[in-house]
Amino acid sequence: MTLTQGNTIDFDSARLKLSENASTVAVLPAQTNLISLAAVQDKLTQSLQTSLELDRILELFFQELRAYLGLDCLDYRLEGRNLHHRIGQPSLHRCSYRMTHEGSFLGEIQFGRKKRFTEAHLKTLETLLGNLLYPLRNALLYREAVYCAHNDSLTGVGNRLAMDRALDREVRLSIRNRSTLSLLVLDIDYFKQINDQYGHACGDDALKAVVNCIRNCLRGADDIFRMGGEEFVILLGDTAANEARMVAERIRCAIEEMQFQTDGISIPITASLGVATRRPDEGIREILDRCDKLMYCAKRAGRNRIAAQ
Ligand SMILES: Nc1nc2c(ncn2[C@@H]2O[C@H](COP(=O)(O)OP(=O)(O)OP(=O)(O)O)[C@@H](O)[C@H]2O)c(=O)[nH]1
Repeated sequence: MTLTQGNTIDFDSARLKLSENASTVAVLPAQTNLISLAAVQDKLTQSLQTSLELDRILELFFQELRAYLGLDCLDYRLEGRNLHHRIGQPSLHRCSYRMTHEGSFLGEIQFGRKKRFTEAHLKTLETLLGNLLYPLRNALLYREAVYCAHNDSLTGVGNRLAMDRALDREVRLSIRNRSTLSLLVLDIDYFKQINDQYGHACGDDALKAVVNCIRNCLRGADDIFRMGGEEFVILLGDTAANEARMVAERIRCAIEEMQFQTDGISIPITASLGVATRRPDEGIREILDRCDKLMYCAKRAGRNRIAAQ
């Protein structure tokens, strides 16, 4: 029979709260080696200071606990942030903890091992979880800070900084591997009218809808960035000119056919796109400028179209 015990650790009150159906924690048995537990805690304190990366923190924590408690698996989840890390193989006996700190939920962590957990094991585990608290919280804050630094808060796509970095990387890759690299610059047509007629909030929703629409037209590896306002850049790695034109046309059609509604009113949305494929002598700025100019060509030619070169 699989044993799963669920506990809640409220780090704020520095005590353990066991959920209703969990058994109470036993006092540490006399034979438990307190010195080695303290040594493990010291080691954890030192090693967990060495990184701010969540996966590294969990890996380091697991390595210590595996050696000390014979664990086979650590499974960490944070719903809502779409985080899930599993280290090791799932095991028959499991215990899990929901961790909170200062009112913030820090995720659920589950441990597995072949042998059942004794009360002494659980007590030790819970003591060691105390060492994970601040490194885990810092890793989550760091992750959030990195995300905010690179993503547009409205649409969730990469921002300008992320775009510059990705373009730099892709141009280098394209030179090194002699692969083709294509770029799309997309600008929504007459976007100001949507804002003016239906309000800024509706404009925001339209931007999100357009991003979803673009996403549905792309492969997972392709990147979308918001340059600012209602202008987006789409990076198509390893993509030749004719394929890039096809992708651009697919996106243009999908946006035109998108059923965007506000308060039951259907609002037609179209976009103009520039399509450029990197030439051998072109750096990041050159290809981006050329693609931007092509997008303006599409605007001047009547909008809701693509211009490629
Ligand atoms: N709702 C909303 N509007 C934005 C945002 N960023 C920029 N805008 C608006 O986007 C509009 C852009 O207008 P214009 O540059 O005149 O372009 P346009 O109306 O799309 O016209 P063309 O590009 O020439 O087809 C402006 O009204 C900006 O205020 C945003 O984050 N949310």
